[in-house]
Amino acid sequence: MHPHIEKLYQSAAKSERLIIGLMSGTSLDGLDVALCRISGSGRDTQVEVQAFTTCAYPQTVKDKILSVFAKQTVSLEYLTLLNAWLGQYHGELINQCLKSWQVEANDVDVIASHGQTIFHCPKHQHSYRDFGNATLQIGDADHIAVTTGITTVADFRQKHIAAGGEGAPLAQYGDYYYFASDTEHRVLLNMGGIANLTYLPKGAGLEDVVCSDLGPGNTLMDAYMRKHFLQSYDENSKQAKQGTINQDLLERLLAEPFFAISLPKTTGPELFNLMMLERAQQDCDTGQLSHQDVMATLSAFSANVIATHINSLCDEQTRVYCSGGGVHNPLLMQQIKQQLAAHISLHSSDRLGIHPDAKEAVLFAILANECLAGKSTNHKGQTVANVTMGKVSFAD
Ligand SMILES: Nc1ncnc2c1ncn2[C@@H]1O[C@H](COP(=O)(O)OP(=O)(O)OP(=O)(O)O)[C@@H](O)[C@H]1O
Ligand SMILES: CC(=O)N[C@H]1[C@@H]2OC[C@@H](O2)[C@@H](O)[C@@H]1O[C@H](C)C(=O)O
Repeated sequence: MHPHIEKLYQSAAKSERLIIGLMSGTSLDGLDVALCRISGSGRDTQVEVQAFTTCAYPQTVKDKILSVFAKQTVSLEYLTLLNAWLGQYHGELINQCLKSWQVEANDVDVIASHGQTIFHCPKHQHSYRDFGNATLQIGDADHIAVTTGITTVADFRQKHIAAGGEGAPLAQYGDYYYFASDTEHRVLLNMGGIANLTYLPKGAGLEDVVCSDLGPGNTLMDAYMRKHFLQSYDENSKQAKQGTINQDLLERLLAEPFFAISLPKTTGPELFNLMMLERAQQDCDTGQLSHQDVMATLSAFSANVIATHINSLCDEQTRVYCSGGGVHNPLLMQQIKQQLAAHISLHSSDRLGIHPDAKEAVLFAILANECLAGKSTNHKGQTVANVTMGKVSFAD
């Protein structure tokens, strides 16, 4: 047996594994790195997050990714180079984390790498009749494995598509394994660039779980801030709080056909971008609004989409556990709270043991754990069967 396969086999057979989960999301703020001790699998999964860091991307890195991110046309040469470079860069960031955490690479069983989504293309979002769902994440995993010396499991989304899904949200699996409850109805709400939720009715099986993207979380607000304020995001809602919600623009944004598609569905900044906003402003003649009014309206737009979906799913007492950078946006949180029905309460995912900033990185650690140690099951989820996701890259 090849020593790498033997080591992987031993990791899979252990009672607990040390897994580094990585997430670099659509907000392009940085690489989230979560060192997780995981035991069990499936509904028996136990996770202890031993360390968590967001390695903030310097502007030069953001610019590299932004030059290809969600673009219809890019230089293939640049994309090819970026794929390799980003893998190596992520590997170097992990090495820095290991050093500061004083953890030996040899003690880590595997890295679970999401990679950087550069284009997400569900069928409902493109017009090529011959093609189905597709999504592309870059940051090559062989480069991560070679740079760190740690076996890396990556590219989780392709199997989900091959098995009939849209490649997202994969939160369905981690949320069900880790957060499902027999005593309360729960919603796990993540507000990153895109907002998504997992609805876990009390005592649910995987087939009862509803998991879907909802629409924009922060992506439109971030893009608007980048363009008009030269800032990555609206820190503590400073700009949006000074504006007034414009009802005409809000209604026009809510008329986007994506919202007429039933759950589950996925989306991204390929749809929710500044071009969409410009079209909406033209259609309802609100092009002269102040930047603050636009920001207030975009925040209300995200909040309305989020709260409306939660209200329509949850007709009994339900707790919503929030994660993602949106939890740090006070106006967004206040607007959501105001619109939720009285029987629905908002909490941080911290209450269930996972820090809101770490949740998605932990999700990929859980998926890698399933890839190694999960039992084969035949549950049917909303979109696809519970498939084993991830591809394995060895260090040498
Ligand atoms: N103090 C703050 N005030 C306002 N907004 C904030 C604050 N901190 C973070 N955010 C928002 O959170 C975003 C980052 O969220 P997060 O890291 O969850 O996104 P992501 O994981 O990249 O996205 P996705 O989950 O869609 O892939 C920032 O771009 C910003 O919009
Ligand atoms: C294609 C892609 O990268 N999608 C992300 C994105 O960020 C949030 C939302 O859109 C979600 O569908 C997904 O990530 C999470 C981790 C998921 O798959 O559950």
